[in-house]
Amino acid sequence: MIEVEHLSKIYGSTAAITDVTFSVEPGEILGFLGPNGAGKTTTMRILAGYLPATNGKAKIAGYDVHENSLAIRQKIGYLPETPPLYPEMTVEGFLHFVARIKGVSAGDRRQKVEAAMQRCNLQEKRKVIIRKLSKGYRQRVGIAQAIVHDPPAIILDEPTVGLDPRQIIDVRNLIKSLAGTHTIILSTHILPEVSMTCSRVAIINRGKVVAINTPENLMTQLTGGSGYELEITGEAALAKQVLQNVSGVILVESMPTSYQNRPHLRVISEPGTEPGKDIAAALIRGGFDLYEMRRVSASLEDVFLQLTTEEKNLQPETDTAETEGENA
Ligand SMILES: Nc1ncnc2c1ncn2[C@@H]1O[C@H](COP(=O)(O)OP(=O)(O)OP(=O)(O)O)[C@@H](O)[C@H]1O
Repeated sequence: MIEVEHLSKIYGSTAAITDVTFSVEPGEILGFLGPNGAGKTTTMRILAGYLPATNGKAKIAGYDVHENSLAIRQKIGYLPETPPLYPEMTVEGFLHFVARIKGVSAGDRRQKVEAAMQRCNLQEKRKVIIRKLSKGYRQRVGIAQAIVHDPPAIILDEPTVGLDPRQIIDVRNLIKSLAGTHTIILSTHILPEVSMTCSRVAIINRGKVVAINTPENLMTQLTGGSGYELEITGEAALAKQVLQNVSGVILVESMPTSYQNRPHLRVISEPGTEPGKDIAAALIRGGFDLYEMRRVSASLEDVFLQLTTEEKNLQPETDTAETEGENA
């Protein structure tokens, strides 16, 4: 449904995105996850037909987003970071207006606007002037305007930014309810958002896609799904240096200090390694006291941190070689 091939965008001397390639299957929700400035908005705007790419191609529902930008606007729903709302219109009036400019026929408009309001839980607010709505309701109107013409593909740029926790849950549930019947790309810098809402995740960092997979596979492929939490005494920064040199350790991060104010660290190990004994030995040798050491499962956060701080790429999965000889 969405195919992106070798997309690049250069602003003056800044490469905002470089060689971005991915595809999204019909009915899927793909999370586009990256830190600030990673290139999410640039990619979303190119896909929505609002920004030409410097190189590469993107197609949605078979249409090239650049060559057929008018057709694309009917085939997609787009929610930019700041929803394009007319504050003096009522919710219903605005959605009728958007439906008209998106090419919905006069005969279908009432039904489409009703369906979008129902989906976004806006019926009670239909007569309210948009300016008077809370931020959460305005975001729902933003999503309603993106789906009012019932497009097969929806592009949502940071749809939950600035919402309170209750509103975030509502908007995420709304997005999830659109999966299956719509193909969705959702950009975000919030990790729980992708694990809660998306079937696959593309992690983008400094303009490049550094990993793309299901949240579960990202965790197991990259980290083997395991690590350790440590409570120690001494300088956390020094302990981190010591631990980084232990064979099998790929990431060490600081956690909030324990209630006794002792440094608390999380260590992620390479898949298939068990460096627990070496971690303990290295700490003791380094003069640190080890108060607690627990095995923990890796989280998507670990994957994200690793990919966006060290820029390690995922190796393609290999199902041969490594066990050769073991069964002999
Ligand atoms: N119009 C522009 N002119 C020059 N540089 C730009 C422009 N728009 C974006 N950039 C640069 O391109 C890079 C990617 O920006 P982009 O807005 O796509 O990132 P993002 O992942 O959406 O970030 P955020 O989460 O902060 O919105 C950044 O380095 C940014 O400074």
